[in-house]
Order: sequence, then C-alpha cells, then structure tokens
Amino acid sequence: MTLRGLYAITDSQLLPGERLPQWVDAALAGGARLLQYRDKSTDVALRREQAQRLKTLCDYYGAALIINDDLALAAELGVGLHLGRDDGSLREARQQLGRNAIIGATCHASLEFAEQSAADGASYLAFGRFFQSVTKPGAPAATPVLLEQARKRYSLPLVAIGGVTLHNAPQLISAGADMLAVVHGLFGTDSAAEVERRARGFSELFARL
Ligand SMILES: Cc1ncc(COP(=O)(O)OP(=O)(O)O)c(N)n1
Ligand SMILES: Cc1nc(C(=O)O)sc1CCOP(=O)(O)O
Ligand SMILES: [Mg+2]
Repeated sequence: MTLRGLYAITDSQLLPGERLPQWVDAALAGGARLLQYRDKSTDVALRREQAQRLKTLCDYYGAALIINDDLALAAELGVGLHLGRDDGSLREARQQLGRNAIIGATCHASLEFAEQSAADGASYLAFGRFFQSVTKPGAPAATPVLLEQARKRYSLPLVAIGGVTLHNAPQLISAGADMLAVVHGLFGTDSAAEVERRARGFSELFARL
C-alpha cells in the first residue's frame, strides 16, 4: 500500500464508547489511509475488542490499521505497529511481524533517530510535534525545515504529527510530508459529519499539492 495521505489516530478521551467506531468510520469514509489505535489503558480485553472492531472497519475501506506501542496485539491481529523511542525493539518487531508489515517509528526532531530507525527496518519515519498539541503538549518540537532535510536524505515515507489542522497542513506537505498524523484536528468535534468533512479536506490537500 502507498503510504501517502491522512493518518488518523484515535484517542480514548475524545472517542469514548460508540463514538470510537462511529468517528473512525467517518474518518475512513473521508479518505483516511492509515488508522492508528492509540489507547493507553491496561484493559487487555477491551483493547483487543476495540482493535478488532477497527480492523473490520479498515478492511471495509481498504485502509491499514496500526497499533500503537503493543507488538503482541499487532501480531495477534496481523496488522501494523507504531513504536516510540522507549516502546521496544524495532528490529524484533520487524522480525516478528514480517517484512510486509507497516512498522512506524517516532523520530521526534532527530535525523539521528531517523537514521537508526531506517537501519532497523522502519516502514515510515514520524517527526513532530510541529505545532502546539492538545493531545500531547509536552512532545519535543520539530520544524518544517527538519522535514525538508529528512526529505532530501530518505526515500522512506515521512509522517508529520503534532497539532496538525486543515489550516496548517499545506506547509507540512510542501516541506515533504507524505502523511499527516492527526488526532484533535480530525476527531476533536461533536459531529461525525464534521469528522468526515475534515478527513475529505485533508485527503484533497494530498491530491492538490
Ligand atoms: C505517527 C505517530 N508518530 C508519533 C507517535 C508518538 O509515538 P510515541 O513517541 O511512542 O508516543 P505515544 O503515542 O506512544 O504516546 C505516534 N503515536 N504516531
Ligand atoms: C501522539 C503524539 N506524538 C507526537 C510526537 O510529536 O511524537 S504529537 C502527538 C499527539 C498528536 O495529536 P494532535 O494531532 O491532537 O496534536
Ligand atoms: Mg509509544
């Protein structure tokens, strides 16, 4: 699958109960290509059930599901994985999930992290945060210039994350982002129709720029 376009990321506080599948359905209907299940709870049964439900939705829309942090759950469902700097070995994850699995790596604002992640077998390199983030205000800051430098150095897909909105998205795509990873700027609304409208807006930017 081509890693380009909107990368939707879930948030358990923004999407409680039935809002999770409904808002995700809207994001996928609006064109999101990747969906990350990001849930920091320790309720294994609930996480398994929710991830399975999201996988069914992704399959329907032809999108790819990525699990945040949890190699065991990704392996159980046969889907992708996103790992941060302290979330375990990317090499081991690649070995376990196989060469075709999508495995993403957090690189913050560091080309050294990017170098290491590329060598360890990452499918994409994620940089951020580019703007003030409601979801993760303490994440280290990155700039579009870094994205331009990474673009020159890597042919791997580049993901931009952190405070991304429809308003600030074009400058990240112009700087070289292949995917925009978005939580609040996509799901932070009380209306599923608005989620779909935003998702379409992001998707159209990739068609245009
Ligand atoms: C696409 C993408 N990029 C970065 C992150 C952040 O991962 P991490 O640093 O491990 O932080 P948590 O998301 O686990 O809080 C991400 N999840 N997705
Ligand atoms: C999970 C996460 N990681 C980040 C990083 O910079 O590594 S920023 C972030 C939160 C993204 O949510 P929002 O779109 O609401 O800002
Ligand atoms: Mg993590």
